[in-house]
Amino acid sequence: MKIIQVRDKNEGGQVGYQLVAETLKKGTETFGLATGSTPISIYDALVASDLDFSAATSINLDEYKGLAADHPQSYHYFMAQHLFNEKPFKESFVPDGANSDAATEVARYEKIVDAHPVDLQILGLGKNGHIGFNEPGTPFDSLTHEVALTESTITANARFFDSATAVPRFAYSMGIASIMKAKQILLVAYGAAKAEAVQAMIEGPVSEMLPASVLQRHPHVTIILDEAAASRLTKK
Ligand SMILES: N[C@@H]1[C@@H](O)[C@H](O)[C@@H](COP(=O)(O)O)O[C@@H]1O
Repeated sequence: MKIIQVRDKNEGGQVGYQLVAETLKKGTETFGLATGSTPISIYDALVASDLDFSAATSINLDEYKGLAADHPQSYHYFMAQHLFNEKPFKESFVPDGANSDAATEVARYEKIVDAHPVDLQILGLGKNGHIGFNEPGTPFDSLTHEVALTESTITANARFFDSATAVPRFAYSMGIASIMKAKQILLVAYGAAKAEAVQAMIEGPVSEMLPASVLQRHPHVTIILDEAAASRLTKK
């Protein structure tokens, strides 16, 4: 794991942007993309750049079940607002939250994941160590699946909704095995609220109870942290 400590989100956005730019120049075809507040500064830097993604493919990690693509809190909508409207890709895939039939949706999406091996996967980190919507306890060999969100994640994400009761209880997420297939992974975390999960991810045992700890087993991971997120690391 290569750890890069940055001053703030802006510097993190620049570092993330550089990595995306380098891999795009090397001929990267498929980017795995994440939502949440953390990757926004990377997307802002991409939007401000002259990079051209019209020959690249994007695959998003997850989507709330029950939210259609035009719902303002859906991850489809988020991606359009923060990246795709300005930087269209050749093709972009996000799980279909409007499909209430989990069996067909997870099978459809896993086929897409399988057909488009990810070159660079961007990840945020949940306070409980989740990646995508893979909550603690998710098997490391999981593929795309339906997730029952934990109270911790519902509470953390309630800030984007009118109230916690408006947060969907279920989501579709790429699995941990799907994420680990990426050739390269960039995980980003900011703020003291992530410090405990960051410490466990990097220094703790590899455990399904802390999904991001699986990244210790991946050969090509870069982690961008600000000072607060790195504050509990014992080896600096
Ligand atoms: N499904 C997303 C994750 O992909 C994201 O990493 C996490 C952290 O979000 P934030 O970056 O806003 O802290 O939130 C959500 O649960």
